Amino acid sequence: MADPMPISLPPHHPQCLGCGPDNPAGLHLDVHRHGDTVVTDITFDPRHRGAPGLAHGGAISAACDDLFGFVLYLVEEVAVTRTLTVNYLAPVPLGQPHRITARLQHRHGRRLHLEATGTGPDGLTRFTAEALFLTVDHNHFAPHGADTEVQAMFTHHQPHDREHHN
Ligand SMILES: CCCCC/C=C\C/C=C\C/C=C\C/C=C\CCCC(=O)SCCNC(=O)CCNC(=O)[C@H](O)C(C)(C)COP(=O)(O)OP(=O)(O)OC[C@H]1O[C@@H](n2cnc3c(N)ncnc32)[C@H](O)[C@@H]1OP(=O)(O)O
Repeated sequence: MADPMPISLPPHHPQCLGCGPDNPAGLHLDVHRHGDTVVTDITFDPRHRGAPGLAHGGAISAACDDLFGFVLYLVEEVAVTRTLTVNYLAPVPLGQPHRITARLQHRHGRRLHLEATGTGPDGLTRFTAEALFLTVDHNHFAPHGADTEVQAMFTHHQPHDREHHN
């Protein structure tokens, strides 16, 4: 069967550490939906260095966490990370694109069980991740003054308007 047409997904907000285009310290993830998965291609660079020549585990973890945040566009509910586990299977070299693919594995009430895989251009899967996100309502963000901003992520998200062919 042919791959589903990728659909570009909007950043969570301009300053998001994972995907915000205006965050100078951000990873600047560019994320697409492919059917029931979300996908990003990330090339870690010297800003993300852990051991010499290799990506820092925290940078890899941040990329996975933020990509899981894009699965929420498919679920159409707001949720936050309760647990995140990264399995570092092999060192991730800087300067090589790695494709991270994430999806909802299953849902049980408020519990969203998510899974991701990170694979290099040589086809080697160098890390996987699993997360438990718990759904929350917008009031979760109210004490921090961000409830309307989070609500806007829902309101303005119209993935079919952003469909393109690549
Ligand atoms: C249209 C789409 C729009 C998309 C919007 C996208 C994103 C919006 C969200 C985020 C904001 C925007 C930008 C960033 C986006 C993405 C970045 C990635 C996401 C993050 O980076 S986000 C930051 C880090 N994150 C936190 O800042 C959370 C801090 N934390 C808390 O705020 C609380 O901890 C909370 C609210 C999570 C839960 O608190 P709570 O009181 O509501 O819930 P409680 O503890 O009662 O658990 C409820 C039920 O889950 C069961 N349960 C709990 N733990 C379990 C475990 N480990 N295993 C199995 N079951 C478990 C319990 O047993 C119970 O089960 P039961 O209901 O059956 O009793």
